Amino acid sequence: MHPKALIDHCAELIAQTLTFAHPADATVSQYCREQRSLGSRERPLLADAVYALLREKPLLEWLLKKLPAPKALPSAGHKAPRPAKGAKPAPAPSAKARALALLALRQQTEFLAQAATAEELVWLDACRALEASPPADQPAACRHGLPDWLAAALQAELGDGFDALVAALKESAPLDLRVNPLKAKRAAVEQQLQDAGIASVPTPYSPWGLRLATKPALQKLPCYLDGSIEVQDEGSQLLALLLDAKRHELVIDFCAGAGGKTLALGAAMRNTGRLYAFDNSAHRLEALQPRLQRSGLSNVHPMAIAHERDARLDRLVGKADRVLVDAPCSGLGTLRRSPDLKWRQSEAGIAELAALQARILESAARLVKPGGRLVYATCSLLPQENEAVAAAFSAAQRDFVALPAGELLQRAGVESADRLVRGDYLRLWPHLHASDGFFAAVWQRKA
Ligand SMILES: C[S@@+](CC[C@H](N)C(=O)[O-])C[C@H]1O[C@@H](n2cnc3c(N)ncnc32)[C@H](O)[C@@H]1O
Repeated sequence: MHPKALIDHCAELIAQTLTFAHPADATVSQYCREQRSLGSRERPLLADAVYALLREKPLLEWLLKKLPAPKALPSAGHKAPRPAKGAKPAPAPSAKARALALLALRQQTEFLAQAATAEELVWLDACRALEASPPADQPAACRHGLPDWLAAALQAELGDGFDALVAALKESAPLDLRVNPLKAKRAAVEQQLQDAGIASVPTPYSPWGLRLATKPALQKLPCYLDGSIEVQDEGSQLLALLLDAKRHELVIDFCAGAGGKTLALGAAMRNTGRLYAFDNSAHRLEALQPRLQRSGLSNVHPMAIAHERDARLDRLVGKADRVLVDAPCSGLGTLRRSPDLKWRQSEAGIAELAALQARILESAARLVKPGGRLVYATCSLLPQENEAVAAAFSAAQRDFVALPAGELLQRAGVESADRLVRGDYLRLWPHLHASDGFFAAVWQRKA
């Protein structure tokens, strides 16, 4: 496709993304499905434009305000892209969306030389110069790329560490794998990957993990097809290690979703006992099925529940050896992968989530038997969804005693576990641990 047509698609896709009606990855996939003239060669550029915009939105909007784009846009001497047969025509993008697309792709000079007009190229040079030497009154958001409410919350949380977090959030997340101990040993999988031309190293903390330097397609590799590996961030692996599910136990993954942690728990139980995978989304649980088949696990029982107080849970009250609550959360610990989340969340939304998290935790706790273990986890960076929920639970539930996550992880074979905790809580940060941001609190029910 000619770059002049492709930049129009970038602009239209950016306009659709900025409505924040759907997650950015879903918007990109949907757009590429609808626009059948877009092939695999065009998609990476479209995704680059969208993700650069989401990461740097305040800076790009500030540049556009300071240096308005040339007026002749968008019909600057080129024709709208012709749709493939049967495909929808690309709508004419707005001038603002086109300017944002050009700015989002400002590093891709070869592409822009063909996609942009002569006036736009001059304007882009001026934008680059302003970006390189910004005035002293440039808003701080241009540097950190966060909405003000979130920047203030993270600054309060991290103090001097805030800048390091901002730098880490601009990097792309590594690709981590969890080796399924039922099927293979980590060193053997590392060698298989090496033989397939894929370099990996053991993850620093999780004894199950391998970290890849690149992002190769894995789906056709024998070790993927036979269930020896799953894609899973090291932080998620550590949550499963914290629950420390054992053979023959009754274990509940209360918010199992597509089952990333369920699979790790089932393997830790050596495919024995009973592992219930609950979720209020039957659709998400369905995605667990093919993964279960590859994993070789037969001890997992997925069950869609209506809500956290579903009456079908009553028969399990006081029965479970271990319960994991991987709670629905803002997901702000995954901003490297999903930068749109920072624009789709709000302070009011966080307060609603915290109330839901408390309700789910309270209900799930009923299922823990005397002497059993309860883990509450999120992939949020914010104390409202983390320490505050855990502290309120501890204060209200005198039957549960908090346990130190660091010691438990060390006992589960995690090296340098003391680096992963703040007080009794697990607290993972992208800038400190190269994983997604995670929180976990652990309790034992009094015997
Ligand atoms: C953080 S995600 C779980 C991710 C999953 N554990 C994994 O490792 O892939 C949170 C899940 O909670 C589910 N959820 C939301 N509200 C719930 C409720 N009231 N009861 C049970 N699950 C709920 C969501 O559908 C979502 O799948």
